[in-house]
Amino acid sequence: MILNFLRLLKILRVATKYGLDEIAISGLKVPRTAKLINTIIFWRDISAPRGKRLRMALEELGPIFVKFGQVLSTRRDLMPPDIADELARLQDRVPPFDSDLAIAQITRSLGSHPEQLFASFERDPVASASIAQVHFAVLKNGKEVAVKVLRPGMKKSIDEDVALMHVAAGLTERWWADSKRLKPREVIAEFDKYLHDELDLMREAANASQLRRNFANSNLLMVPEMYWDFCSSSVIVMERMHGIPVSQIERLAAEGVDLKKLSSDGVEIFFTQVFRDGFFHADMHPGNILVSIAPATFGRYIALDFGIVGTLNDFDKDYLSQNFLAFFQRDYKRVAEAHIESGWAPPDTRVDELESAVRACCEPIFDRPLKDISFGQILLRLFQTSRRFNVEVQPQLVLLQKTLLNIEGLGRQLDPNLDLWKTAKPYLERWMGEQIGIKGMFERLKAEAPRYGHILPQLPRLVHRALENAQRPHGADTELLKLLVAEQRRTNRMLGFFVYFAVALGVGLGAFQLFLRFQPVL
Ligand SMILES: Nc1ncnc2c1ncn2[C@@H]1O[C@H](COP(=O)(O)OP(=O)(O)OP(=O)(O)O)[C@@H](O)[C@H]1O
Repeated sequence: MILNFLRLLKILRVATKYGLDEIAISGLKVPRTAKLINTIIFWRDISAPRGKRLRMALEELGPIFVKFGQVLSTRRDLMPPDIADELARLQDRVPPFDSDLAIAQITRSLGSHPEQLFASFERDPVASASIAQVHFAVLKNGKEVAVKVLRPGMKKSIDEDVALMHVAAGLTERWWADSKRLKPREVIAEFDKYLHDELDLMREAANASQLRRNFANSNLLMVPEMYWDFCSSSVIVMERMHGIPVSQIERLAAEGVDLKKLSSDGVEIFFTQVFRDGFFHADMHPGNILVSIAPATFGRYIALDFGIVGTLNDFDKDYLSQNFLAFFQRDYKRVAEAHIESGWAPPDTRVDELESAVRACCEPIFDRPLKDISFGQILLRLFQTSRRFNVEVQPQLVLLQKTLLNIEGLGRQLDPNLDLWKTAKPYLERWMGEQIGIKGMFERLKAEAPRYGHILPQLPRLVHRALENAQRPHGADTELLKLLVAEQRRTNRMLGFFVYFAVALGVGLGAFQLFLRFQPVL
């Protein structure tokens, strides 16, 4: 309790020091005299831009706040660009934790000392971040592995800091009316969930395993295998991957990797994850991507770090493909209609108003060559516009938009002439075709077939019961039900007629045959 209080005091002290109290996200300008008074009374200099001050404050408050800033920087639909840009510069500058602590964590989680578990274990970590660090090791069967170990004591400090963030968000929302637009409580709740997901390494291992299965037959992407016997929620052991970080473009070129192909492969992998699997790696920063130069897998991407993944359902995929296709045909009316039809925008939204708002924000983007158009930017503008029309942007789509920006950035670094639209269009069209065309109907029927097998035998009984119930007059639907009963009676009569007819025909034919057989006798 006292510790919490002291931490809260520290947060307030840092916030005052960097003048966070006067960060006017709504665009409110603080008068110069007020700044001067602030400087004299609190002995602080708040002349630096607001984004920079916010970034420095978060760095001073420690790794959890740094992480918070990094996550906030991806919410460009909420944050003004100057703040988002500055927060995107936040780096995890945490020293590695003591190797003895890592060894103790492994021993506690896996039940044996690394010396017993592995043939060899590298004490010095290969990488260290705010949540976990990675050590290389070799299994007793000779396989090279990477061991990811959760930073000890993380859960407690996260819980404490996030609890304070919840309090701060509640107070901000109550006392600063304008902050409601930024949804501080919602943002903190999302961050809380995100951190707790990252704290469970088993979840990360499961994500990796799913992605590996999805790309098992692909020669575009490799995902490390998880060694489940050595995995727990605070330690995971996976296949060690070898490759060149994708950011080292000159090295890749010197090795003879085709950068143009690499660039379009990246886009293809992303759209396959989105439209085929509805399951995508959502932490695609260059540090998590390697490129293999081993002869057997030359030029293939290697993905690492599966803490954040996004999942999309058919509804999300429809939303994306419809909007992108309409966008590229500059059919803003269709974009507006799609929002209303799908229930994203409230039903009383005026199509023409939404259409003209979308046109106003997107037309400038199209005023440049296709190869320079950013899909991520389009989505972002769309989210910002639709928010004004009370459209709740779903977190998975925000995650997708952020990943799309990463993929585009990466792709254009590798090939400045990358035409994203050319690579993406077939995916969107295939998806739409599968959803709308005859093939789509057939596919869906096929998917539903096992369920029909279960329902069909029960159908006559269900219909009969429904119709019987319907005969008991209750409610306004009785007219329709009467019609159904009449229809069933008519069908019964027809069936009866056919049965009588068939029997009569059978009896008639039998009699005729008898007559033929006994005719000579007669
Ligand atoms: N399977 C692996 N094979 C080879 N190297 C690995 C493997 N897994 C992780 N690494 C190395 O460890 C680094 C950090 O791994 P990872 O990104 O999973 O950790 P993290 O704690 O989530 O880091 P960050 O938050 O900075 O992304 C990678 O950039 C890579 O250098």
